[in-house]
Amino acid sequence: MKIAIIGAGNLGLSIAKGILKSNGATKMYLTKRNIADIEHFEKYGIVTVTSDNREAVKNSDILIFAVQPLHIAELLEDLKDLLTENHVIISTITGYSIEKMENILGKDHNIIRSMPNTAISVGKSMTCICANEKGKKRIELAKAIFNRMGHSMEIPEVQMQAATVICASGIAFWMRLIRATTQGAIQLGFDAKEAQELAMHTCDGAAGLLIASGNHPEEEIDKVTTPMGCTIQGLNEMEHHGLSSSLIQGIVASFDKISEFKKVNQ
Ligand SMILES: NC(=O)C1=CN([C@@H]2O[C@H](COP(=O)(O)OP(=O)(O)OC[C@H]3O[C@@H](n4cnc5c(N)ncnc54)[C@H](OP(=O)(O)O)[C@@H]3O)[C@@H](O)[C@H]2O)C=CC1
Ligand SMILES: O=C(O)[C@@H]1CCC=N1
Repeated sequence: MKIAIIGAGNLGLSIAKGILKSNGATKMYLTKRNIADIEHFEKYGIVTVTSDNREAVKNSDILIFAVQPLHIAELLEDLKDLLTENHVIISTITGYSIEKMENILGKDHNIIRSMPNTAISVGKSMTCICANEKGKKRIELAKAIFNRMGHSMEIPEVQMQAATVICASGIAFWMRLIRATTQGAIQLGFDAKEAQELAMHTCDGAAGLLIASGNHPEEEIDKVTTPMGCTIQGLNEMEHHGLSSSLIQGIVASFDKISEFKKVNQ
């Protein structure tokens, strides 16, 4: 598969790393305007780094757009004469609807809208996707691409903003929880490195338990909470201080913000 990542910034490079890790491409173009900081990717023989988006498009089958929302319209206008019905066009752009892409490109292109997260670099992204009418025939291919780098879910486009908050912003939310756990572990006597190791692997284990078992979190909590024990004591104290409530309120605040972007973009 020949893949171009147009806009190799934070997310684009995370995707590139995920593709390299999973041997997901035979050839890969990485583009941005200033390429000095990503030229070292050429050490992987299959990668070409260039600021020439047109060259990348001409030589690739799968095009992953990962520029900031303010750049996408102009970019699509610049490239639309090169885009064919054979290209699979995958957008990661927050708040940029399929309709807006079709307004520029027309309806005869395979357009997939996706929402990965930066854990794609280590093959662990939760990626939500949807497609335009034409792109529905290629959605299995898009899913296969993202499944090599984590887990994917097809969702209605109307849920894309919510998916952005839970999955993409979610990486930051979980990081903060891991950091807080680390700080707690330091207070209990572990050094900083040990504390982070304990926090992140316990987090990984908790998610792993749910993924493997399909259980509800509370079922796993019941197995840990000895009556009158230390776990329930800590958990209840956290809830008295609003742990669940503050997470839910943060998620809703994030969604309110992304909904504002949407109004501005419309
Ligand atoms: N970061 C994240 O976790 C997630 C981001 N997203 C979405 O993905 C997109 C990218 O986000 P993110 O990676 O954080 O942003 P970045 O700003 O880190 O990356 C965007 C890149 O696009 C490049 N760029 C700008 N204009 C062009 C152009 N005309 N041609 C080629 N490249 C160009 C920029 O480099 P240069 O200036 O050198 O051209 C920059 O490196 C956004 O739309 C964001 O909403 C979605 C999910 C998660
Ligand atoms: O914070 C943001 O607005 C973007 C969307 C998802 C990740 N970064």
